[in-house]
Amino acid sequence: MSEADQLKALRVRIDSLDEKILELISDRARCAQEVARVKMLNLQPGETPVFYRPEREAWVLKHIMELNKGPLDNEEMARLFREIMSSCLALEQPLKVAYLGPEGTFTQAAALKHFGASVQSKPMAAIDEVFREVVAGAVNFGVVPVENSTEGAVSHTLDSFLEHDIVICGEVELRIHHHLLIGENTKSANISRIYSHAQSLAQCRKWLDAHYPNVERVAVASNAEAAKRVKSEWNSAAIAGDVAAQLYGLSKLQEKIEDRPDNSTRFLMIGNQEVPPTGDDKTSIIVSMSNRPGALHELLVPFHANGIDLTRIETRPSRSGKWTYVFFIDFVGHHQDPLVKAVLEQLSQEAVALKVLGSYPKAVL
Ligand SMILES: C=C(O[C@@H]1C=C(C(=O)O)C=C[C@H]1O)C(=O)O
Repeated sequence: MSEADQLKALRVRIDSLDEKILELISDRARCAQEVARVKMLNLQPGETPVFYRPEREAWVLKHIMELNKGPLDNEEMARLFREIMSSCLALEQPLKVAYLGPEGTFTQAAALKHFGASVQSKPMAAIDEVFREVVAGAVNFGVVPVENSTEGAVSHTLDSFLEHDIVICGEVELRIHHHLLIGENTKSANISRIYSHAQSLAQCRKWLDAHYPNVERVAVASNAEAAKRVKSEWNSAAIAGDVAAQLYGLSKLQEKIEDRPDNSTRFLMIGNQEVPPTGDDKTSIIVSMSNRPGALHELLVPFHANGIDLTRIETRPSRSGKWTYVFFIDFVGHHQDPLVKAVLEQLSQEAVALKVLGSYPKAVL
């Protein structure tokens, strides 16, 4: 058979498979509409329907990854299903999600990775504004960065948890690649300023020291903001990611300039909705202990005694007295698990204050 004939035959097969996929996706979408109808039918008076179910979505993605036999890899396949679910959920209820903007930030990329592209996303100018938007009920969820593998905690986010009553509903991790970007009127030899967010400048510190030791580094509100400035400003460069580069039409002078190749950021989904256990969950709590010898030891003993895996512990000033602290602790398990319940009960006896920020499925994607 000639190449043209072979391609023709294969394309006939692809067309017929696409038609089947189309039919199946439409069937699935109709099922989701039916789910919405059932959820509305069984509402108690005064109750609002819960359309978005993160625990169910996590299960669906994991199930697909378990069944997948290739040639597409698990992540790629889950990404496709992520988008199908996002479209199905939008038929039930289009989710409104606030994120740390402006458009083009890594937080926006994290929001899309977690919820899919069918959400209505709303950029906010500051982390605290994302929290306030969720508390006010103007959006269903918010997305904020919480820690970076190179630079550590995002303290604005931790501090906002002290000020707002909010539930953590999910987490997502994003590999962060930074590029040195310039506009069309800038020549590399003439760069006199480099703009970026302070975290991004810190994540590229060694590279900047080696390549632009004498160029002024200017911290701005976000790396998308840096990209926006550089578009209209001569002889300056921005450090930002792919989305911002595309959005503002900048070219890459150098790709992947982050000091650590595994540079990643973890983001949290915040809302008002408690998430039921999936069997593969994490819990975040805030604890404050009285300032006495052995307090930190007492805080950690119940975790060790019950074999609970701590994934993170962070200290912040408590804001209620000088040199007093609160601990942000993440651990594996759900607050409804009997073992976790026992730990939390033990802790609440030792602690001055204890607040469960939320239990949520471990990041799937
Ligand atoms: C269909 C449902 O509603 C939403 C859509 C889902 C989907 O498309 O699979 C999964 C969970 C919910 O976010 C459901 O609750 O099962």
